[in-house]
Amino acid sequence: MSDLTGCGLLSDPLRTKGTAFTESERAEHGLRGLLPYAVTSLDEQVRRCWGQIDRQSDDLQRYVYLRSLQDRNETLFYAVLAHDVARALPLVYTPTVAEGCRHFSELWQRPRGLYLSWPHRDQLVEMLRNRPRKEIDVIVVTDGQRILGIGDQGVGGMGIPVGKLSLYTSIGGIDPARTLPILLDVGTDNADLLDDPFYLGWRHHRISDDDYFAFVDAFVEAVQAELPEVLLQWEDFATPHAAPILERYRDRLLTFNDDIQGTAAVALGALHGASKIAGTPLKEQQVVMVGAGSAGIGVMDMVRQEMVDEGLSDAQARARCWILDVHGLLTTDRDDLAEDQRAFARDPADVESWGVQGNPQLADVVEHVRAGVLLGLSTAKGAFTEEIVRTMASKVERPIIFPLSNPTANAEARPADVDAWTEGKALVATGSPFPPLHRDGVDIPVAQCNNVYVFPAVGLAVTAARANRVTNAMMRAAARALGDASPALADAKAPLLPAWADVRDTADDIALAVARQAVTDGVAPDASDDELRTAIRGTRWTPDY
Ligand SMILES: O=C([O-])CC(=O)C(=O)O
Ligand SMILES: [Mg+2]
Repeated sequence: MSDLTGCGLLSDPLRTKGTAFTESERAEHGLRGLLPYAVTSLDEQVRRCWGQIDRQSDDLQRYVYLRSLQDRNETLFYAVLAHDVARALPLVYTPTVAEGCRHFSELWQRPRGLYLSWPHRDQLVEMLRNRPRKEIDVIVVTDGQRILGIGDQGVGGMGIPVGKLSLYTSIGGIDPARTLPILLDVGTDNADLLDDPFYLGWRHHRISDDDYFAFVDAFVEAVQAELPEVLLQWEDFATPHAAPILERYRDRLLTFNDDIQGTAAVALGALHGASKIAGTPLKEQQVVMVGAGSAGIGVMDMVRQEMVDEGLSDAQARARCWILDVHGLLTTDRDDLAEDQRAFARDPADVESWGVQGNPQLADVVEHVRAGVLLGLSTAKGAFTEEIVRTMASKVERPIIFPLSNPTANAEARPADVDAWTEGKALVATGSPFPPLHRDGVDIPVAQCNNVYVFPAVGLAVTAARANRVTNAMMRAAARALGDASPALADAKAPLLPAWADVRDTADDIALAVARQAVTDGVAPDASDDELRTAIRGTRWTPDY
């Protein structure tokens, strides 16, 4: 217990127990008279809170309620989440958190985390030193420019680091006192926000790229000086900034980009489970990706690395990868490709025999390539047509089809359609939530490839193993461990990824795999599996008084 007493103790969210303070604690800490007579248990408090959640009029109100509970009593907040993860997750995280970001300034109640604004760029170290608590294991930082699928939210983007860190704690077991959400406020190009009288951010257009990268550099330098061992997670940065930032810092500090690497690891994890069920290892699959943005390339690059891990040469692996953008197949004779796209471009000679005029399109690729895996990160709604899906299903026994684009309305196909067109043979996972499939009178949930399956476990792993880098192999280890946890391996009617209710247990297995890989890669001190298991258990914080 702390040296705080009376109202100070009651209003410290990390230390208060509210009505659960016992008689003797009330006497000892000057709380007598400050609370009603009854002493309640944590369990009773949790049930009371769920009653209050039920009484709210809609999910945004439930989000607001939970956020204010978090600011009032963190132990109780996390006990409430643990009581019903499946119900709580969509309220504190995707999709409701999107509304929380959109209405951030109107809904403002209390500060949390750090707001580092461009006009204060000369005081970055001072601001970091003002952090509420000194010892930090995980920072999640955003600049609010590409929030989920809802674009530039300026300072409202802070909802995302807050939400992600709630999951670092509830799923990954990171002590909430050792987490720090950060918002880099470099302006906003969202006209509605610039006009909003309540807008709480720096009311200014986003700064130039030169100023921006210099600011990010100064921020990283300040973090390295103040918190040299912290895990720094980049979240919801716009595509032109996300990959360059990751490349610039990944070899210099303990860092990763959740949208690029986390999402790719989850897609690869689902692919792992699916390949096992299909009975064809990834290295024997032809993999087609529709979408050549940083997310699509990120997933394909992880697939390529995995094929190499499975024994292929780099060239053999690339020969199994087919990426298409709006213009069709990426080929080396195109002059509109970025460097990371060019690395996957096919030699026109590979497709000459198809006799296609112009760039081959998706229908041509599935016609001429025995594609076992079709992935979509294109936001091209309906791109996986009935004809394309049926062609695939005519060539392989168990086609693996993942329409991963967000939000739901942008998906390349609806799981129910893919299921019907393939007579239930397709192995399906999506990016956004979809209703369950109905098969033989049974409801089968559709696996949703959200990075929440991986980032909390990565945080737990690097904290427990004291890793100093996040390597690509660690992210692939996370994917494999997630794939091994696929419920569909044991039950053909089960989804490809674990249920939300089981995601906390899965995180322990993923964390062990990631920690082991960190040791193998020489980025964490040597430790046996038993030692790593003990460290993971010891790192886990659980909500209890
Ligand atoms: O937050 C989520 O649900 C997934 C994610 O990172 C994003 O869409 O940017
Ligand atoms: Mg994100």
